[in-house]
Amino acid sequence: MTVKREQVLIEALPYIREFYDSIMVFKIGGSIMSDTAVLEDFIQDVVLLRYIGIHPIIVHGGGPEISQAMEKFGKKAEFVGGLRVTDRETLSIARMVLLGHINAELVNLIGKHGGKGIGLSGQDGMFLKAKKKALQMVEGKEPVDLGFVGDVEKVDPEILMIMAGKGYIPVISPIATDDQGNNFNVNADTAAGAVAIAMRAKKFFSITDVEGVRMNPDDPASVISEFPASDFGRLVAEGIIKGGMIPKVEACVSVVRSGVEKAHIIDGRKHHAILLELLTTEGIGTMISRS
Ligand SMILES: Nc1ncnc2c1ncn2[C@@H]1O[C@H](COP(=O)(O)OP(=O)(O)O)[C@@H](O)[C@H]1O
Ligand SMILES: CC(=O)N[C@@H](CCC(=O)OP(=O)(O)O)C(=O)O
Repeated sequence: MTVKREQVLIEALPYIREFYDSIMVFKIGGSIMSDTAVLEDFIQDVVLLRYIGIHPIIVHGGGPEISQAMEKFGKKAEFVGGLRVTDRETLSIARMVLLGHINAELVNLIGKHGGKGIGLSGQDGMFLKAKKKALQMVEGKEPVDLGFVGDVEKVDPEILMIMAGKGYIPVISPIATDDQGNNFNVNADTAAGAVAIAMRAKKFFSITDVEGVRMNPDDPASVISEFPASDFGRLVAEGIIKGGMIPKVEACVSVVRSGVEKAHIIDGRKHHAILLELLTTEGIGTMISRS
């Protein structure tokens, strides 16, 4: 049976009412950014949400592009526990790629689709403060110094409130700062989670290149549709959640424990994934719940 267009629109009404005037944070992963069609699809969804009265905030990653740029500079990317080992030169490369390229491109696309994007990093108004991350523990090995990788200490919501209140869609690069003007490379999911908490977002989305959290990392059919935050430690210990999925789920766990209603990991390769998740009865991806 085909669903009539008016039926689809009417089905969206209760959701539009529920979400009107609320803040939502969308983290978009570098894993899906190389596909321009996917990116345009995501930006169109976000602009549409703004026009129906939701205040979207985008935090973007760019891991694969940073690694490619490092290679061009003759450097080899290295990750420990899903985080990039970041020396001074790598930090410059990350800033160049994140702020100079990806952020500008996203802001541009928002404009192209009729929205008002505004690019920011943690340096702007020093709104995202971090401190150097402690040594990273690795089982059976010496602890690793990740270099200029930051742990978020504080998010000042003022600048984001002003922008969102005026109808802008903030686009945030995960580069943070400290009081001395040192910069830190922060995992984009971690930064996005901290922003969602500070902004008291209604929802948090991490948009990536898999259908959700898989029970068997190699089997797309094994996606877990929902699990409680308390399962996180076990899923990591059992080796089910690995690599880049660790900071992603960790961010979801911290946002739901800090009062954000729902955290979702969804597949950005699926057409209009956000609209489907938000405005229809079709739940997609993995939802992490508080308990
Ligand atoms: N249990 C799991 N379920 C799904 N993906 C997983 C799991 N454990 C590890 N992964 C990996 O995490 C990746 C997503 O993290 P990442 O590559 O950092 O994406 P992004 O750039 O979108 O942040 C997936 O492509 C997959 O390879
Ligand atoms: C400390 C750390 O690992 N920072 C990340 C920041 C970008 C990011 O998180 O990008 P994705 O969302 O595409 O993974 C990095 O350098 O890759």
